Amino acid sequence: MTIYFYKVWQPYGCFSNFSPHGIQIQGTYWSTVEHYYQAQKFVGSVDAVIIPAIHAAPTPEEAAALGRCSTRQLRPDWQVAKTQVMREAVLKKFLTHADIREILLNTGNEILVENSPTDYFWGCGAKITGQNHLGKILMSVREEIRQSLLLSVITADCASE
Ligand SMILES: Nc1nc(O)c(N)c(N[C@@H]2O[C@H](COP(=O)(O)O)[C@@H](O)[C@H]2O)n1
Repeated sequence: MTIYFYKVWQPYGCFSNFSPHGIQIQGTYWSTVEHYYQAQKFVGSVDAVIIPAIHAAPTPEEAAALGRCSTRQLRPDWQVAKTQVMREAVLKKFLTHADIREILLNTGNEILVENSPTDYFWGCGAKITGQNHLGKILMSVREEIRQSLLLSVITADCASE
């Protein structure tokens, strides 16, 4: 059964980048993955002055609105870099917060889909034909965490023999 998620208050809302789960990356604390992701759009760009405002935005919706302003210049490599930026932040989120890590692991091998009606890159879009990159990242993070947990069990078993 495919698991669809989108808004924070809906089922599996903790999979949304807007969920209130902070992350620390390179010494800086970000209140949500969305804050971090939106700020990374401007690293090294002429509009990097906006980064502190995105960082301080009171809500992820406000961080997203600042990052989506079409008159600002994105970093030149953004289209290439954005998927890796997102994966790093999503992995950090689920490594940091044990409660939502359990929810992610408990989805087993189900397909995860961001059910955004408008986003055909990160989500599936209204026609369900989108690329679902956020869902794919979550499934790959789930697998990475599962493998590292398995490895730590095997290592502990070997150490106790
Ligand atoms: N508008 C909106 N509301 C939400 O609750 C969402 N989860 C999303 N999706 C997220 O928007 C981000 C993409 O932003 P850009 O279009 O690249 O600026 C990404 O985090 C999606 O997961 N959107």
